[in-house]
Amino acid sequence: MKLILHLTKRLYAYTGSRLLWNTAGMMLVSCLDGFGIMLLIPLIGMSGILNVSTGSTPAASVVQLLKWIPEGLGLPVILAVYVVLLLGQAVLQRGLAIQDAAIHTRFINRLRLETYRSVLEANWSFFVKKRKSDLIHSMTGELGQVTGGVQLFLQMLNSVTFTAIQLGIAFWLSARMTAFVLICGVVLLLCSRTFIYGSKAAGGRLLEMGKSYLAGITDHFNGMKDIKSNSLEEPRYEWLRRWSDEIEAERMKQVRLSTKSQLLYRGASVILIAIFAYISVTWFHAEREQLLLIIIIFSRLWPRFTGIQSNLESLASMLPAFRTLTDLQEECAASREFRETPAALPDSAERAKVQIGLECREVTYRYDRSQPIYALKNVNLFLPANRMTAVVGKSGAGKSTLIDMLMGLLTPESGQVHVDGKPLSGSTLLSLRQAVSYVPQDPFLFNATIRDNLRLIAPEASEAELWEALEFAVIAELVRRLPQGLDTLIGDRGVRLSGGERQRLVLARAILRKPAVLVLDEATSALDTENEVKIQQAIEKLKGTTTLIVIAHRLSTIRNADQVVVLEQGEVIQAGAFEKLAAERSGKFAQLLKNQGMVPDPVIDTFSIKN
Ligand SMILES: Nc1ncnc2c1ncn2[C@@H]1O[C@H](COP(=O)(O)OP(=O)(O)OP(=O)(O)O)[C@@H](O)[C@H]1O
Repeated sequence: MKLILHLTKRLYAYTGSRLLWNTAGMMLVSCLDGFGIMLLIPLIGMSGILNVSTGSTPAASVVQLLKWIPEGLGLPVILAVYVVLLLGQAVLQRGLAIQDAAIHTRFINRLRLETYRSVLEANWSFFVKKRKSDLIHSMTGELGQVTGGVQLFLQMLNSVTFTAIQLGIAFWLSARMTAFVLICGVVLLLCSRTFIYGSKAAGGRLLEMGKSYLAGITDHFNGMKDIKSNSLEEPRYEWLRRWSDEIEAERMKQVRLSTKSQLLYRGASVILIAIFAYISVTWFHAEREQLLLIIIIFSRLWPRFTGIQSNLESLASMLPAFRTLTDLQEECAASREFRETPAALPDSAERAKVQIGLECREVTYRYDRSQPIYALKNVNLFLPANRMTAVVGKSGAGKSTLIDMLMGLLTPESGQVHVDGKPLSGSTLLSLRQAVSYVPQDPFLFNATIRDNLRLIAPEASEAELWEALEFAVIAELVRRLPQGLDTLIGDRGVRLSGGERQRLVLARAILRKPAVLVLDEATSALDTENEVKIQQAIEKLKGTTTLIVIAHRLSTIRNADQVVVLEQGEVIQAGAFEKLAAERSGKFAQLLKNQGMVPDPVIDTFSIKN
């Protein structure tokens, strides 16, 4: 019930007076419908089926109105009024259907945009913890369910309004008979609570199954190469078969529940109508014409009653999706990145210049604070501005975590990151983000043209600047050779390009921004030696104007770094110039060099690189 109230509040907040106007319109439609039914009284009277002109019943008073109509014109006048009423009702209903669609679409769009904005504004730690497929499911499956739910809700609102007005008319005709029927209706509705709770629980289970399906199938398609090359087709197929069996069982359970409730509801309705007719005649000594009208009204209302009841069940099964979406919004709000500047995304901030450097002071971080496993531990480090710092270490040593920390994507558990002596938070963080370009190992490209992908980061970039960036990343020649050049579509996530080509394109995109800080996370790992050397030479030229932070496994690529930082199990175990660290023979760096075939030079008693 709380959730339905919450849904109503949101609906009102998003669509405002439209919702009220719609309800008022529905009241009018119901009144017109009621008047249409009332007109049946004089019609029945005229046909002579019943004598309705005597007594002091409400029905008889309607017949009295006929006396005002000139002799002989009664039937045409009544029929004309009837036609006008029903036509008016049809026109109004069309308008209401359009309004309903407008309310519904506006609500879903607002909910979609609000959810997306709150997700965009969440910090990186939120994404580290969340399953990507769950977020996709929220933005697709759950939103879809809420869409259906809101449609049902509006239908139900209309049914409730219609029912209330018709009940009012029935009350006017006979309060006692209507009260009796109403009590029966309420008793039925209370009995159906078990079914409503059952539907809600079933909705929750189906939602979880939908999430697991999306997560599984996304994994399968992402890992199709592994599946094919390792002959894993059968186990994967088996997973989907098991999932299909489970969903079938769950779905059948849900259908059995809802059809059982409908069966019981309909059965009870029929019995109640029979009892009602019997009691009306024998106990209440109902006037025949009133009984006839009330039976007409209720025979039309019962389908609405059952409709409301089944709508409630369907709405209950959609509520878990609405709850998940509102929970997601709350979770995102709790993990909001820029609290000081509500609704401000980084692109509104001024760019940081980074003139002194970046610094970690006693930085410690754990991904899971309930475990004593440190991704970074007491890291003290200074990265001078406009110099190249290389971060090395074994896999899992904490290199990517350190970079995420320096870019302000992660917040230290203790300690602080500073930019030019200022703590990295609030406006400093916003302006640093503007100044950083990040090139990951597995770069992200949109399914768009090369030009669109480049302009994503620098929408104002001129044609000449685009080509300059492509030249820098040693990919201009390849783009020139493509029949459509910059307008070539590069496919989903850039799959029409090789790994190395994608890396170079993303590097060009990063350069286009003219960043103050360029972060390269294994950014040239997929390149051949020739292209890697060319890119190294280009990056070399950025020294003096750009702060470069490079993660590299291939140590030959960081020979020209001004500073090398060696990480092990989250701790900085060595830091200094390449040659100096190479000369510390018992040090970790020397060992890493040795592992890569970079051997000591006995003549000058230091390490030299043979390859
Ligand atoms: N999202 C995460 N959740 C939990 N633990 C994580 C997460 N990401 C990294 N870790 C853990 O933190 C530690 C440091 O990981 P990090 O990715 O920084 O290492 P790395 O040196 O960059 O490794 P690689 O060279 O393999 O990329 C590892 O022990 C890793 O298991």
